[in-house]
Amino acid sequence: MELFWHRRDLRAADNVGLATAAGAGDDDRGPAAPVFVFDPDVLGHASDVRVRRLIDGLAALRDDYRERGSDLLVARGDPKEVLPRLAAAVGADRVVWNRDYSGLARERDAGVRQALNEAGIDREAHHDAVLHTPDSIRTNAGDPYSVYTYYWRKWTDRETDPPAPTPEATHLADAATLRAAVGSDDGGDADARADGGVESERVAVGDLPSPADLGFGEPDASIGPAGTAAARDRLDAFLAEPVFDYEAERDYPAREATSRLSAFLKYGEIGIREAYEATERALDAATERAESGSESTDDADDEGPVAAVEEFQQQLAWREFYTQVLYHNPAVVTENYKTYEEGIAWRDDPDEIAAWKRGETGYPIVDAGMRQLREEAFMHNRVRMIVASFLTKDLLVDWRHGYDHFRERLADHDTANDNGGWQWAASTGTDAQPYFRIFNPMTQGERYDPDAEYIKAHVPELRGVDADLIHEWHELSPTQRANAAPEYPAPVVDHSARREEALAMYKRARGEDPEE
Ligand SMILES: Cc1cc2nc3c(=O)[nH]c(=O)nc-3n(C[C@H](O)[C@H](O)[C@H](O)COP(=O)(O)OP(=O)(O)OC[C@H]3O[C@@H](n4cnc5c(N)ncnc54)[C@H](O)[C@@H]3O)c2cc1C
Repeated sequence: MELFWHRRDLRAADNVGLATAAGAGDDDRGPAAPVFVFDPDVLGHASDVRVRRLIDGLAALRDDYRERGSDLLVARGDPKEVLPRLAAAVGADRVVWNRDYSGLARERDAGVRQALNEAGIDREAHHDAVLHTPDSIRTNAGDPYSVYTYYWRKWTDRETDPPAPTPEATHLADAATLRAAVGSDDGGDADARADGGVESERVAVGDLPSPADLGFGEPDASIGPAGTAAARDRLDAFLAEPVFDYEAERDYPAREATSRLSAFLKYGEIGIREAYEATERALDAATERAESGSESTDDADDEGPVAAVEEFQQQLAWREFYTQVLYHNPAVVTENYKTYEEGIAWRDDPDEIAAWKRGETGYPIVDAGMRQLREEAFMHNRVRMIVASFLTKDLLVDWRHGYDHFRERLADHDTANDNGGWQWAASTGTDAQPYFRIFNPMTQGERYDPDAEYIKAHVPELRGVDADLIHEWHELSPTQRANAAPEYPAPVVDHSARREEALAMYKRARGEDPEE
């Protein structure tokens, strides 16, 4: 028997560690007993949204196991203490997991390795979360990449592994064995008192705690479906058609032209090899379309669908790029990636931060994004960039405030991607745009939401207002605003003035004279 410890890989399919523990291709291994541990340290960094999303993902995983005659062990406590005892209780001689590349996770895993060593239990960690491991793509000089474009070229040229096989039912510990091992013969919640001595830790077979049991509330946001089946449905639907227009459409938030796979990828409900293989099939289909399109139109350059699928693959590569940035620079969670000689003198006005969080800045596209976040625990990528630029370069607020807010509210919060996105927007990260480039929230709104459909969907006060007026909101007189939408606020700041202040702030941070 082997214990497989699920963390950010809530799936049975295309799971490298699980497939290995269950004995794929090796008759001397398996069966695997799957476990998830609610770790108080990890919960200390969680939020209502993410706890709900996690529990939903675990419920789907548990149901997948039940369909295979197995079940999910659910424990609570410090993994260093829980895992050795649980391994003994189920008679496992090895504990297997997939690597998590963040600094905190690596510290935790080092502790677990030591505890298992001391208990004389074997352990094994696999690469699973990314197609290409953080160490495998380096510059010719052997350094990690800090510029995405070069990283992508190497990333896309590399061979990829096929999806890992889904374990057969016979390679998983059966539910009755699990119940007997942890002293629960009714399949329900149980304080395990098994011989292995999991006494003080609560271990259940398949029974999941509620958010309240873990000290969290139900989120206000409506969170989408969870689990592998839902992830596959979403991926299939996206690759069947929308992906071929992805490049042209992805920046328009009202068009819902992106995959919305981020939370599934964050919780590992779909394997990256499986997802990538599906994009390769879409690439073949796109090539066929391009060829037949150019035959019928005499347009030999009709590569739109191919470029669109590649553009989508590039986003999957961004995810891996930021994973390797975090892996090689764990301090970026709290520190700027890029050094500013003098430090940045952020402004951090509490009232302006509060207006941004509430979606009441008087900049319609910013407010729509912040309200989408509150309602759906999600925000469109283009709008994430706009609201992040607005916070850091219009309100002159430290990106860490924005990161913390996103961390609390996003269902797809991923330390590497969230941090990468914020530091990119704040010009403190990798690939930082030159510090003098600042998003203009009005022109962004006009360009990417010309009919204000997205804005009106999230800002009810503006529903009856003409799109032209919405995009000119900052230029309207108080009377015009009062006539058009009396409930909607005036701009909290003047973008042009703040743009100048931002330029000066960054110049000072670089040790330059703002007057020059
Ligand atoms: C300030 C800021 C914060 C962000 N925080 C997060 C976060 O916490 N979690 C998160 O997954 N993404 C984050 N992103 C990246 C991006 O906005 C989301 O991944 C994307 O909007 C999710 O929607 P989708 O699944 O429809 O994306 P699609 O466009 O369909 O892309 C497919 C997948 O590629 C990955 N991806 C796409 N864009 C990026 C990117 N710029 N960086 C890294 N990976 C990317 C995601 O896994 C995504 O699901 C952030 C971006 C910014 C600017």
